Amino acid sequence: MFLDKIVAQTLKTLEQRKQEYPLGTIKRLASEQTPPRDLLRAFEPRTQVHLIAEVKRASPSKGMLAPHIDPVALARTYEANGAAAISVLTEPDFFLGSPAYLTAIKQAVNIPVLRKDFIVDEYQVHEARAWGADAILLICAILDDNQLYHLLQTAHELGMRCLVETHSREEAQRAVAAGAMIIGVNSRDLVTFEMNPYLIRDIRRLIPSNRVVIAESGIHTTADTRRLARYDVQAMLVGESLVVSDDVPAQMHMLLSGARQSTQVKICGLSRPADIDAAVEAGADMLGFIFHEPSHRYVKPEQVQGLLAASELYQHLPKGQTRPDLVGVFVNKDAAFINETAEQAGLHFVQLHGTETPEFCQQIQKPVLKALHLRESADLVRLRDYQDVAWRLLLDTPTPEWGGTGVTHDWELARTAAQMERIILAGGLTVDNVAQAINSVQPWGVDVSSGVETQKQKDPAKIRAFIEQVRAREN
Ligand SMILES: O=C(O)c1ccccc1N[C@@H]1O[C@H](COP(=O)(O)O)[C@@H](O)[C@H]1O
Repeated sequence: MFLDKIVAQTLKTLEQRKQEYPLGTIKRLASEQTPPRDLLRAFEPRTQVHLIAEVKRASPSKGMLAPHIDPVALARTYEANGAAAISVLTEPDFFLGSPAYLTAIKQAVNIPVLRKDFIVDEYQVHEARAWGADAILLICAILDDNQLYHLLQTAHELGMRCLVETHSREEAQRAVAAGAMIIGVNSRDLVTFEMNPYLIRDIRRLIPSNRVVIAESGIHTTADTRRLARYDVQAMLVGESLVVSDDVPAQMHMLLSGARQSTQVKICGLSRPADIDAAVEAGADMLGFIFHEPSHRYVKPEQVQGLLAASELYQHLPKGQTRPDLVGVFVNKDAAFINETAEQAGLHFVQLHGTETPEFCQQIQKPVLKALHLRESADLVRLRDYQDVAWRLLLDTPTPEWGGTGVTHDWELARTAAQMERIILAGGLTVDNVAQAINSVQPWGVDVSSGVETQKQKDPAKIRAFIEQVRAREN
């Protein structure tokens, strides 16, 4: 197995270095370094996705990536274009990394520099500090609980932060229990090298909100980074897509703006496989299903998986695309029913569209999208009530039917709300007004149902045109 091989090789070369530079010498060199830069502070504000840009020449999964890069010039480019921190591979045999790169980069930039390597021994922690590292990577998969705890403590005693990398729910729980403040979720399986872009969505909720979450691997496009913004990660660690790029600043700009500036799109009220196909093909971020019986868009919870199974494109995604998240819409239902339905239908988010209280939201096991029906500025205080219990707030036009009416929201009011919270704007959006709505309100996302229908059925051409309108203003 790859990991066993690399750890064995690491231990072999480590023995040679220990002979050459005894621990005492390394500790003295470490003590002569200037104090470490704080990696944790690099991820502020925490509501924004930051970038850890990696200097990597090769990798076991991809082979040679950029063997001839100038590590220092690349690191300077990263810093100049908004990287929050730089990750430097120091592993020589499998990644063509070098301690010399780390030391030179540390001197060339003013942001935190992380040693990325296979650290299994306390000696390597001191060595990282002696080379100038501000932070180190610790990989859960190659450490038992004692080692993880001990290496974290050693790093902290030297003033360094640790990025603790996980690949499963169990590893994420171990990282949390060990006290890791910066937890990475690597979508690449270190045994098979296969990618699981959905791992971050599964693991995110296990990590308390006082910790920082970093998404790692396979981040190439604005759609990738828009997806990470949905899971509230504080940073993405990107190597390959930067080092192979012909235009590194443009690639960085694209990834950062995808995470920070692009608009999330939810297509709601889907009830036929062909409609799901249209939404997936057009690049919707979220698909909504209505569990409110009076609506003509109502679907039974047990129908959802069948609809998805019958959607050709949801099952066989167009190349490079990931599956949209699934949202269930409920109006004043029991918490037990909502939680059961969320499991049965495989939902990722729960939208509460009635008069559910903040306390009620806390009984819901999936992240909650709380719809608010604001009438006037005095109602804006209600946003604060849900701030800590809802994943996002959705503004829909107040009507007796609760939602899905096609009646346009008061954009002036919505604009003020959007300055207070990350909101999703709904209510009467159409192909013709969505660009104007986004310009005027600046919402985090938009949600549409009636506006992409013809005679009360979803219209694939309108779905496509709606999403095109949203994306066109981002380019
Ligand atoms: O769409 C419905 O039938 C519905 C029923 C009950 C609550 C919410 C509903 N839909 C939500 O309404 C907005 C879309 O509004 P519009 O049709 O685009 O004006 C969206 O949040 C849906 O989730």
